[in-house]
Amino acid sequence: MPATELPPAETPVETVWKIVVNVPLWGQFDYRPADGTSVSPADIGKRVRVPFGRGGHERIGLITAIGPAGVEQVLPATLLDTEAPLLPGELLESLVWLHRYTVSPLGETVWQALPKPMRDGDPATLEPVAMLTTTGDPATLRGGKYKSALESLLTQGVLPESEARERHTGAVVNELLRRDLVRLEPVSISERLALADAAGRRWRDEPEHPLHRLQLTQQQHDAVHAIAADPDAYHGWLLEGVTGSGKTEVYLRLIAQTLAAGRQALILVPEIGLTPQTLQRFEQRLGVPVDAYHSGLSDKDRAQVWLRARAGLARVIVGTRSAAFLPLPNPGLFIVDEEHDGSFKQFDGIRYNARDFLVQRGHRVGRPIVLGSATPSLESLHNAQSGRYGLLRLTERAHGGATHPQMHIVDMRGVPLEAGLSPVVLKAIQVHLERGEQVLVFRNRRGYAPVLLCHDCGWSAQCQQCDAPMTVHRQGRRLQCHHCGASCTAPPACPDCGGLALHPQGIGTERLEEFLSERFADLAPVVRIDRGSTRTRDGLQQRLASVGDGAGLLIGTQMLAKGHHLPNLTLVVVVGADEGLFSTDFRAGERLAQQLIQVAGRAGRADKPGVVLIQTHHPDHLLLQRLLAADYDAVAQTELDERSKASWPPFVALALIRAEGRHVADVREFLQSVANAFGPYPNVMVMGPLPAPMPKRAGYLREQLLLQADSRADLHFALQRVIPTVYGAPLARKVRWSLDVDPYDLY
Ligand SMILES: Nc1ncnc2c1ncn2[C@@H]1O[C@H](COP(=O)(O)OP(=O)(O)OP(=O)(O)O)[C@@H](O)[C@H]1O
Ligand SMILES: [Zn+2]
Repeated sequence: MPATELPPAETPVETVWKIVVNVPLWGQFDYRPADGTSVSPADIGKRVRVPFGRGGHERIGLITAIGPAGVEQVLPATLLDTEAPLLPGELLESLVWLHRYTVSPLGETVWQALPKPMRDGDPATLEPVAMLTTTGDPATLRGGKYKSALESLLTQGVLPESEARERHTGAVVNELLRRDLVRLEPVSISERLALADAAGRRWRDEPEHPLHRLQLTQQQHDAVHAIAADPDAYHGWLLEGVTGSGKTEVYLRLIAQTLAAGRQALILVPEIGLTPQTLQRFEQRLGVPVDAYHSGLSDKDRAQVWLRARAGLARVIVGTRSAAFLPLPNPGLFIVDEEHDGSFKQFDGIRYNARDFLVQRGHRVGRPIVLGSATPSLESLHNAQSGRYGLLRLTERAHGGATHPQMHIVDMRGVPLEAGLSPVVLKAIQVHLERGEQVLVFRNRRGYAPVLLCHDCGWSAQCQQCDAPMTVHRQGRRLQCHHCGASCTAPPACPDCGGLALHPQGIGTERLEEFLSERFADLAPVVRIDRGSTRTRDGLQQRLASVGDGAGLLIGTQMLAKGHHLPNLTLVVVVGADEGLFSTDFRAGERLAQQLIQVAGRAGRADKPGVVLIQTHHPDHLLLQRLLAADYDAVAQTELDERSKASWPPFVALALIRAEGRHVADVREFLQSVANAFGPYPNVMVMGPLPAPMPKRAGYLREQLLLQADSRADLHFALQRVIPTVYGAPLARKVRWSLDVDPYDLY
């Protein structure tokens, strides 16, 4: 045999970095250290700078594993994190789980978890911290704002500079610095950890600590006791407590115990629940700094909270959905408040459920997780019934004297209405306002009216880009599509028949505001709260504050439906509940019941009893009757039975593949090819391709494929084999598509 045909000598396969980047591609990529050093398991979780793709453009990557090279030509990469990995092991492992569960590329999954500056390759360094000097003399200070800034710094010990500037304004901080009362100097991490530990133990040692001011009720006490019994092991708890039953107080006690053990507590709250009021309550009662993590922060501030959590410095973090991705070296407790809330589910990108992800993390690290709600999701109730979660109940309102609100149905049939309100309701509003109390009119439709209709020919204003009517705004002067954002001036005459009889149809919050301010302005301030009137968290707070403690009339969407504690609110009126009664969505009943009970829960939270009036054309509807007769549990149980019979979650596993494009044929062809790929998996039922419930949106034509299986394992088995091939499929390039495992709705 000629020498050239000899098999090549066994060269050992090179061990390389397995790297992911933020691209919609399946798989990991091989790189070797540019400086010629060898790879090490300690590199996992570190970021690198890599040449990527055809142009060899530089990108940031993250090392997720090391292993034998799978390609011949391994390109060099440069380490960005030269010390500790950016992503600690537990979080990375949890993200790998999430990538498998959502069947999404690992790179995109990892990137979803990072704050923007970390995605862009910024160094993972904590900013300097403002610290008090002991030399300055507070007595020389004039002006309340300096004093209160100094006092708050004194109680907190140390405060990150950016946070000090945000809370007390840059000018105040500069002045304190100038007078040498505050010094900006780096405090070592170990010093800061020691300070946090000391603060965490204070409540146990100080009888005067704010946490001791409330005596827990027996039910609260039992709940705390059960959850705290084993702080070193995973246990899932469903805390089902009626509105105003003091769930937050239970959380606070558990968080305090977690702090005393020197551990971190992470609390997820719904998007609209994270108000300055909530944060203040946590800080005041716990007596330690509380970090907030939400989309209202600047990228830089978000990154700093993320890094503080990663360093173990942030001990209590209250955050919205994305806070589920905070690295926690020393976790002690996870809490998801209002666990049923839809905002924990991400609707684009990686469609994860933050609640379920946290349960997974609790499991991995062996720590308790508490899911709290007055109206638990059917999934969680089912888990409690099947023994996966422990169930704890708070059945009474905690505040002495507060009772459950009285619910009544107001039959609207054949009754003259003004702005959609019946005489009974208008009378009740008047009575409560005259008593100097507050009233909430709940209508989950912002704008003036949902439709603009021509009374002569029946024409109505439709969005050009969507299969949806335009919502009327500003007393009928503007039209706006709530799906794609398109907006225009309302036509002066009907575009079809030229008639002038254009009438706004139906009732939105703006129209309620117009009518109610005219009727009741002399009795009380009338304030509307919805996304149109109130864009920021602070704005919401200000508008609520503008009502004061006396008589007041609030008109609001679901922004007001939960989380707020208005002691003088005694009447809640629900307008337009009927729309939820006949929806085809499998979750509609559950959602309506949750919404009604949550909004009803705003009434009578202090000493005065609360009344709830639900206007309806269907007073005999079973769901409403059950809500009146019994509690949420009864409604939930019937809904669960129906879901079981009709094969809906949580009794089956669902996944939805959505696709949209400019041409419906492309969309259909793509989805058909995906449907065919499920052929070898008979345990997965494939429904579609079918037009989406809204077949056209923002100019795109939308179809979908619904996948259903009795067993989650079967569904995942098939998805994990089919979906990676879809990423490489040519047909996929002509459409925008996404996979949603456990879809929240089928839209
Ligand atoms: N043990 C207690 N004794 C007296 N008052 C209490 C007690 N626990 C809680 N409260 C008070 O009861 C009110 C409601 O408590 P909290 O906000 O914790 O309830 P919640 O269950 O979280 O309510 P929701 O789910 O409706 O938002 C608060 O004003 C709180 O201070
Ligand atoms: Zn539109």
